[in-house]
Amino acid sequence: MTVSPCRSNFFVKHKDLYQFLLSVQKNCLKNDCRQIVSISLNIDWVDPLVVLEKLTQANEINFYFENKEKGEAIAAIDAIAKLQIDGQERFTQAEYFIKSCLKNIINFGNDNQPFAGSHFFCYFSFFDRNIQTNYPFPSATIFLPRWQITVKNQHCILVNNIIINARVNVQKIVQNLQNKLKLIESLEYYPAKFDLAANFSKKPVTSSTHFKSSVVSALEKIGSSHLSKIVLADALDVRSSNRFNLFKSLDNLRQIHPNCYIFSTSNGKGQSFIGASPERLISIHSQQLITDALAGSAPRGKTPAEDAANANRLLESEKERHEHLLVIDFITQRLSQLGLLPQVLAPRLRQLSNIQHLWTPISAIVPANVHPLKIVSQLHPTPAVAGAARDIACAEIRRYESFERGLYAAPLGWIDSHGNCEFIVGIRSALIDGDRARLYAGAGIVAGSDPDREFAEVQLKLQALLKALV
Ligand SMILES: C=C(O[C@H]1C=CC=C(C(=O)O)[C@@H]1O)C(=O)O
Repeated sequence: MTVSPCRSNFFVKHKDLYQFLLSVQKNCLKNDCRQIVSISLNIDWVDPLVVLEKLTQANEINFYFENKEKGEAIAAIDAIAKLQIDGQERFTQAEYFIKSCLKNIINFGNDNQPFAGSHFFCYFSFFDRNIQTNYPFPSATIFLPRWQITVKNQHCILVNNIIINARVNVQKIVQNLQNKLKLIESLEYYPAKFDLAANFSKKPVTSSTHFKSSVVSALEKIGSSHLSKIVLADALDVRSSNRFNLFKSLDNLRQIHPNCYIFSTSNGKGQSFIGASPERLISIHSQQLITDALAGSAPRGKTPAEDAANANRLLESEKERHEHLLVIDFITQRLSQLGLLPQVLAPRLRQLSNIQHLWTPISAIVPANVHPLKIVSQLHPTPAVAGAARDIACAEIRRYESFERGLYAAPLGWIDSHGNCEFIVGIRSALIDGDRARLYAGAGIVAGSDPDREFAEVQLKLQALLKALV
């Protein structure tokens, strides 16, 4: 058992912060307004997942995001400002909400470092309205967290966002931050305890026959209409004799899928959405955008020779390349419509623990007047998760799939105050509710697809997720 010391510079800044908050409050009194203060502090290394586990309350909304390859992990806990909406205008309204919050934020502390200052956490559902009336997440959620803990290359930063108005007790706010720091400092890091083995039962939401006959029917449409690709998803219901342990599942996911984005978000009402996705929708750093065209799949081989043979077959398959090209074409078209000049980088393979994909990164410079959410709304859903032509594919998805996609295959990520952001596509994901979980994965269907193989591909993706949950 090791205890991580937390030598933050807080105690040095304590008086400065107190004076600063008092001056903000004075201003609020004078102008009859309220102000958000974003306090950033360097602290010693902690594991944001452990902080999330120990600090989050069941009735608080939270968000977790980790990319082991990039040495990044973020936990966002509780909200001081939140927008939850449905409908077609969700991206525009989200952009407006972030912009109006930002007008009201002032920073205190090391706000020039990566992941200092205010960050907004956002997640959307696949469709702009969920048909299932009791689906536990709205079609857009954007929030500014009360607490944000980030690790970037072993460097750790704590952000505390607070609201100052004429009535708040500034002394109490400073004390609360001090207590939180002490708590984080005292967290114990130990290997996950061995839980008593739970029993699980699985029940496919769609029967294999139904899934395959949907593929056959979609192939007929592809041959005769304006549809050239559709991504059909399958869902698997799992019931456990114990409640699912979100933190254990996230820990498993990051061990099993070190080169994926691990994510989770909880709605503060008992439900969480979690997964391990290989697909980045967009990342923007200092106006440099990167997006992934990711489509076309093959299993990993059991031996290096088998693996290489599978990879070669994937790279040379006309059908897989066509499926992949539709995504590249769509992304480049959409970015061009926004006035960007997309550069298609060299195609490559994205090799995960159980599956490999055709992968083409696409880059562009983002003009300062184009908000990240404009790009997200322009790109989502790409043909990697919907199909082509997109609107026809989306209407057909509603017809073929018997379950609500909800947050599956939709954008989730963060945006900072400088327009930097990272959004991924929430594929290979699960909705967890106590002792129940619904797992989701899909596959792209194009001319030449084989129903048995597409079904096997989806099961392969579901199994990788299941392994982490049970
Ligand atoms: C829609 C999913 O995967 C997409 C991403 C990569 C490869 C895909 C494919 O080869 O079918 C899918 O387009 C999913 O895993 O749920």
